[in-house]
Amino acid sequence: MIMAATALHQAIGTLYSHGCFHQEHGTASLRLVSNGFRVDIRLLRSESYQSRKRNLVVSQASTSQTSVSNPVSSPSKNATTESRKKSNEAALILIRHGESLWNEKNLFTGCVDVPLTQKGVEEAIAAGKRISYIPVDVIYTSALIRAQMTAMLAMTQHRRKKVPIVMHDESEQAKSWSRIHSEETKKQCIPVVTAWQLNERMYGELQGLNKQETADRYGKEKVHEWRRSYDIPPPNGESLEMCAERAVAYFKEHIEPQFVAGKNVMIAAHGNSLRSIIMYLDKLTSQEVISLELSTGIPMLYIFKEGKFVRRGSPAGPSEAGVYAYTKTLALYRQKLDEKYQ
Ligand SMILES: O=C(O)[C@H](O)COP(=O)(O)O
Repeated sequence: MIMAATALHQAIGTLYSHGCFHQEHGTASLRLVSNGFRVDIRLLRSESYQSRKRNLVVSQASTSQTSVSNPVSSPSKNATTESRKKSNEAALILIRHGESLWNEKNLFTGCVDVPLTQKGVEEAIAAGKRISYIPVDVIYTSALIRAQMTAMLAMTQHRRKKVPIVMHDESEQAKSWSRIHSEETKKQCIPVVTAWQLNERMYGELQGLNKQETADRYGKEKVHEWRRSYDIPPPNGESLEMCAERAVAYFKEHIEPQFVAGKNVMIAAHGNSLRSIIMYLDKLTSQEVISLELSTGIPMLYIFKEGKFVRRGSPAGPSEAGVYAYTKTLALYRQKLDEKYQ
């Protein structure tokens, strides 16, 4: 217990001394391993020390070493299969899209398909820089352009320089007309899968309305309830619970098997579809998810290891290097990229 308390104090001290708070929402999260204990922290700037303690989980750290398949070298098909079999670690990057033109105007957007602002473009590029040393084998985006722009712009910054290619499986013809006829070229591509299930929650009759004017008209509390309660939907729209039903089902059915196969995944999606996925990954309760806020263009990193998702960081600092807690495998990946692309 004394060791756990020491780890706890170190962790809180590190959070404050590194200023690890999301500027916009005053939230922070961190996982530290100290003295054989793993400490998870998620807190709001306004939380008291007592409530901070409640958000802490201290558990025995695993000492096992892991490895992911190495996407830098081009191993033979058998070698790839072999290394994936051995692999028990894979990366998951989550990014909420950069600022959209309706974020800028403070309008409820939901499933309306609005592009990024110039600031959103810059946020996506900055996000790409922060994840430029983290392996990506497959990308999932929503069906909405703001998430797709974010994924593509972020990938322009990746050190590995693979080409993200949007998959067109909507019909046999679309599939066949977008076929790549070179195995060599295929190896230099990253498939981008678009799925409506990852779309923003459908905001019903609030879509296109100004958030401030809606609060003035219906009251701040009512609008907050529509925006942040777990199971109360906005008029003719989806509650977070309804959004989670489709987003998490898609994640479990289509994305989770990728980790089991040792693939590293990036998901570019939306405030509420990602909140529901994080609720699932971090096992948040419907009460806890209410205070989870995601800033635009801030990538979060998880590691899938031994069937579990472990949060490794969410950058609030100026660069990825000081923010993500690299595993040995990720550090090795980074070193190989540096050697190869110096
Ligand atoms: O759809 C929207 O308006 C935003 O992307 C998310 O809005 P919220 O923060 O009000 O849920």
